[in-house]
Amino acid sequence: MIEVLNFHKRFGRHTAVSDLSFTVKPGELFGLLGPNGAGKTTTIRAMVGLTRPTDGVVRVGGFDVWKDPVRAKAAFGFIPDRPYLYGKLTARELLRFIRDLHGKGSDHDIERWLEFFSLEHFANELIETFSHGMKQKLTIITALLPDPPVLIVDEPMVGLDPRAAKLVRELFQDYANKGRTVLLTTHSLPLAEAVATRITVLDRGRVLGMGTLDELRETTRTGVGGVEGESLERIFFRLVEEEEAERKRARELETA
Ligand SMILES: Nc1ncnc2c1ncn2[C@@H]1O[C@H](COP(=O)(O)OP(=O)(O)OP(=O)(O)O)[C@@H](O)[C@H]1O
Repeated sequence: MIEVLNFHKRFGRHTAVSDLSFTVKPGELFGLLGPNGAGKTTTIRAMVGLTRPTDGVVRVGGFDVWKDPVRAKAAFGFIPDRPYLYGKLTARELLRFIRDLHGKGSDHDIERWLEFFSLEHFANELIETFSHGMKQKLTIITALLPDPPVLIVDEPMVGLDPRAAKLVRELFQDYANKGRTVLLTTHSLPLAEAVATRITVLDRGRVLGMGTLDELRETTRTGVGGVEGESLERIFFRLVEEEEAERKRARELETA
């Protein structure tokens, strides 16, 4: 379970996220979408204990990430948008280290994951020799090896080849189907449309729309030219373009 309650984040005078609230329950795969600078990574960083909220509460697995960080962090696996790994370890050494740190997972699990991502022949190579995609696969394994109840994922597909991207997409779906909680940000609208059970569209730190795909279709069905049955791409652009038009009108009124 992930709970974000009235989350605000300001950097100096700039508001990155404003009054964001949502809950992701076990079994859900929640997609956090939005244009560049919308506040997605800022929200994720608050969830994983890397950015302190200016206001509001973020709980993961029932634990306040800032008041009870150790228990909160034991409840989730985090896949950041860029892999941060120890280059001087081999893949197998890193995975054994992660296993020992969490006290979860076995040698058998490590070998199974390496094979799943076709990394078994590179397991004794230093990570610094890995390609970006191989590092990304290894990062995904480090998050999944302890089998956490919550998975938090920032832009998972960058650098993955089409086969690996398909594997990862199915992996996240299976994870949620097993009753775990998954939150992911992505710029890939087809990916979000394929896997997310619920979606939030952010722009400039504010929520433009939240709900299932059907609910978003409902809220964006605006009279003539309604979008019934249309793709997430159309819904996304409609929400973002309406917001942009609204801002333009407000600016014109100010200068009138
Ligand atoms: N450490 C920081 N200091 C100052 N401003 C920041 C900082 N981190 C983020 N911001 C600002 O907060 C806003 C939201 O940034 P964020 O990285 O959360 O967006 P995003 O939705 O993840 O974007 P992208 O899709 O480009 O990754 C942006 O205006 C960004 O400039």
